[in-house]
Amino acid sequence: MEKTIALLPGDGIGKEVLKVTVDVLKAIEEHFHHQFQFQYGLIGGDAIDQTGTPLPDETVEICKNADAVLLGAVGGPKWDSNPPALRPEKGLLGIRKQLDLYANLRPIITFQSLLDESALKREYIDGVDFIVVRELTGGLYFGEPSERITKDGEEGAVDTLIYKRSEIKRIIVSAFEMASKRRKHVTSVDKANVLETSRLWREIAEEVAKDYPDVTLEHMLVDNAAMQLINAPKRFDVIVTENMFGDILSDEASMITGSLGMLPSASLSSTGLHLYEPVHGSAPDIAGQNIANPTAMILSAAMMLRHSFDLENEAKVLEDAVNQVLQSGKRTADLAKGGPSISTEQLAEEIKAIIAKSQTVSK
Ligand SMILES: NC(=O)c1ccc[n+]([C@@H]2O[C@H](COP(=O)([O-])OP(=O)(O)OC[C@H]3O[C@@H](n4cnc5c(N)ncnc54)[C@H](O)[C@@H]3O)[C@@H](O)[C@H]2O)c1
Ligand SMILES: CC(C)[C@H](C(=O)O)[C@@H](O)C(=O)O
Ligand SMILES: [Mg+2]
Repeated sequence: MEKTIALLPGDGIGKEVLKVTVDVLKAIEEHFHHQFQFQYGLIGGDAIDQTGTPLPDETVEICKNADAVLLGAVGGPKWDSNPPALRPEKGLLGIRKQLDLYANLRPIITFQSLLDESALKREYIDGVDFIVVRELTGGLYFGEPSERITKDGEEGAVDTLIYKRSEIKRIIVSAFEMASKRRKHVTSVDKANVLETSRLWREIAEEVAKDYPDVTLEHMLVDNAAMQLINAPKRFDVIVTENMFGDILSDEASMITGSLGMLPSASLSSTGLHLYEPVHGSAPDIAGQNIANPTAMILSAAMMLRHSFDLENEAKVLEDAVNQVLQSGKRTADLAKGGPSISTEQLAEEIKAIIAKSQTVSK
């Protein structure tokens, strides 16, 4: 199979985890006789430094001409004092908007070999398998105005939480579609006791539910959801929620698996061009040390193989390889609890070695 993959490394550990993920993909390419063309693009702080903007037009073009996009992470203290339009995060929001990546899927699955590494008790998390469907191109992140204002003669600031009916409907439909292929349970998370956008969200969720009689819909307030993720994570199948709630809840949920470095994601659009990115950020505190956990990025690449290229077997081989390394007890520092650890590159080497020994199944 011939595919073009746009690579946007970004900043900090984004560069490190994407680099080793490309090596792993090259191992898949070689072992399964595919041809992957890699096209690099600038985004985030890196792009600001080199071009003066966090999302150069050329990067958007590279993405649009590719079959899928892999993104590392953006941001860092170097750019923290930049004005809003020149923050690295603007590049990330820009690419999400320009490619209309409205559905961000963040699967939370516990690994048997990491049950004791989680912040939660083994019996609470053994068998956790749910997915956060986060709305990614609306809400507070994109609402206007978002600026400094004067209120009652004082300096203030305003952000706007705004959703159109169509934006809510399409993400809720995505969640129901997903649930109908899973355990048929949707938890719609909102703050309907306070927010009008949440009350509209709830109304639309009820309307969409009528088209899916086999799927159970429950509504849950976001504060309760934050608690239930810790108290009873196994109760969830598909969680659907707006942009910011999804951002916060998914970082919280990562601790069920043991580390933020374990969570992959897929950002899907209706155009068929999708972007795959780890849930974590550029982690300036550990950048440049070759100690970041590349699993989230590697598993994001597995999601790409499955969703964008229909390479189910290759995706499984990659996921099994990650599992086998974990089972062997080898851990990056985030999971090693102060014990012996391996580097970002060593983990990728272990995965490559397993891929090389895997069975080739021709499609
Ligand atoms: N998708 C993205 O590009 C993205 C996501 C989140 C944050 N950010 C940006 O990243 C920068 C840092 O943000 P932050 O520190 O709040 O969040 P972060 O996700 O970068 O890091 C949070 C904590 O988790 C650890 N961590 C994260 N990923 C890890 C990995 N793969 N392996 C081991 N440890 C890992 C970090 O060391 C840090 O202690 C900010 O500029 C923020 O805007 C970008
Ligand atoms: C960096 C930031 C804008 C981003 C978000 O909030 O969407 C990040 O936290 C994420 O989860 O991808
Ligand atoms: Mg986040």
